[in-house]
Amino acid sequence: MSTLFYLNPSSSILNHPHSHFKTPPKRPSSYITSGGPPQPTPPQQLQTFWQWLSEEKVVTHKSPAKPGVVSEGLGLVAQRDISRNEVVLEVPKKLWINPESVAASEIGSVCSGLKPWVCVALFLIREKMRGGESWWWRYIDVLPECTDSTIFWSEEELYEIQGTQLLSTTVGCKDYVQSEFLRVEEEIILPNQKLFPSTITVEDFLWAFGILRSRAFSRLRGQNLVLIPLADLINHSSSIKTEDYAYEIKGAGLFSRDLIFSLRSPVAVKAGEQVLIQYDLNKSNAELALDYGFIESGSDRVTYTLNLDIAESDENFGDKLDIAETNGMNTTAYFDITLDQPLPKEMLPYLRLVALGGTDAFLLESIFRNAVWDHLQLPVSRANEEVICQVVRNACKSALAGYNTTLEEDEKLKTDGNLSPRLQIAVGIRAGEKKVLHHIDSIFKEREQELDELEYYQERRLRDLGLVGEQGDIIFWEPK
Ligand SMILES: C[S@@+](CC[C@H](N)C(=O)[O-])C[C@H]1O[C@@H](n2cnc3c(N)ncnc32)[C@H](O)[C@@H]1O
Repeated sequence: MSTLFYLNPSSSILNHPHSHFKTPPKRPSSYITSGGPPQPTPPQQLQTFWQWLSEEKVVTHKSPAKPGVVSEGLGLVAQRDISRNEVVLEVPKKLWINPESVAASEIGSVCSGLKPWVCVALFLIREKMRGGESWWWRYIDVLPECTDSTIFWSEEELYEIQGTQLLSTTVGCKDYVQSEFLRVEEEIILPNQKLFPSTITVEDFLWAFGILRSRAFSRLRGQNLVLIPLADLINHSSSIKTEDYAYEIKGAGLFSRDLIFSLRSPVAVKAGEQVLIQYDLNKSNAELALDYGFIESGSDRVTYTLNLDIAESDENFGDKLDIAETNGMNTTAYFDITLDQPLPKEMLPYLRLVALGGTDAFLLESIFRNAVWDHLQLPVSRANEEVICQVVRNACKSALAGYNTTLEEDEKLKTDGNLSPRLQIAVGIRAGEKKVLHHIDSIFKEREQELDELEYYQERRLRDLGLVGEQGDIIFWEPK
């Protein structure tokens, strides 16, 4: 039965569903660091950065906010009271780092055709290596060496998220960065040693990837990827519930063709307080942990991604695939399930389709093709519904057995407190996933208990034909 479909700890966060977790981390005998937790930036670098921005006429002593050292590393601190929606800073295009500025740079000619993030990463690494010779050094000097994103965790730290989807995604993400690095190394870096005189390693590439993931604004990713110095010092607040109006790209003025990036404060801020925004309301805790290296405590970010497959070995594979595709899905479907929320709308129909077989297989015949998805919205047969419940519950059970700790142990660690930022993320993520798995299991457990009361396809059909009486009894005709 369990070969019909399965649930595994892979996640769709990076559109990299088959990012395999090849070597499960073992508890290392010694502490292997990957650079350790982020270190604070010395105020001197911050001072030099500010001076550079003044020279470039990006800021003045009247600017409403200024970079400062805060509990999240660096941040933007209000210099005076700032009102809601007030512009906090404006950064002209000459200071942006994006594929366009890379194209206009020394390495532009060898970067055409690269993915936006790969070419910006290469640029950033090269400028970092050029040190004081780079026009960008005062910006690069304030960039952190790492964040608390799981891509920077040591083996020992990753051991704390054993069994989680986040671990699988992290490993997949690092595999992806490595494969992009190997390609760019072979095709661009090694053949152009004059442009890239110093050795660039996969760790450098991972650093640049982490910088872009944590600092590029959500709406300015993919093809629009851009790093905006100064604006990228803005930190996230969970209490700001809107992403609206925080930033925009606009013309620099009536007589200018230039563009500027303009950042507004979504809330009123008192002098001396930090200006904060909401990074992305739609990201799960796993995505926040991977991208930025923090999580939130509310339940709306606590998710688990169910990964359902139509097995190629299924004797009805072709028909099922056709039905899935007709309804905007594929052989594999991902369903993000959020704690205490109902199941995603298309999940039960997809599960019923995947499990369809035996005497129910007639629904796969071509005469039903236009109506089958409607039929799958409701229980098809007791056998079909029972399979779904059993397989999902077994999958939840086996996923729960894959963690090193129990939910109770995680909860105790949380209440005892005093966890390092990375351990806090690890415990929060693994506890969250377990809660969602228990939540899914309880939904299907309840369903299992209702199997005798549910109405199935055949009964609905008879009722529609007027062949079921008020009490559910089947009406027979006696031929006259
Ligand atoms: C866009 S940068 C903001 C500037 C950053 N604090 C710095 O020191 O350069 C995003 C990074 O800031 C940190 N950060 C932002 N908001 C945070 C929060 N609410 N809690 C913890 N860390 C936060 C994380 O390290 C994240 O990856």
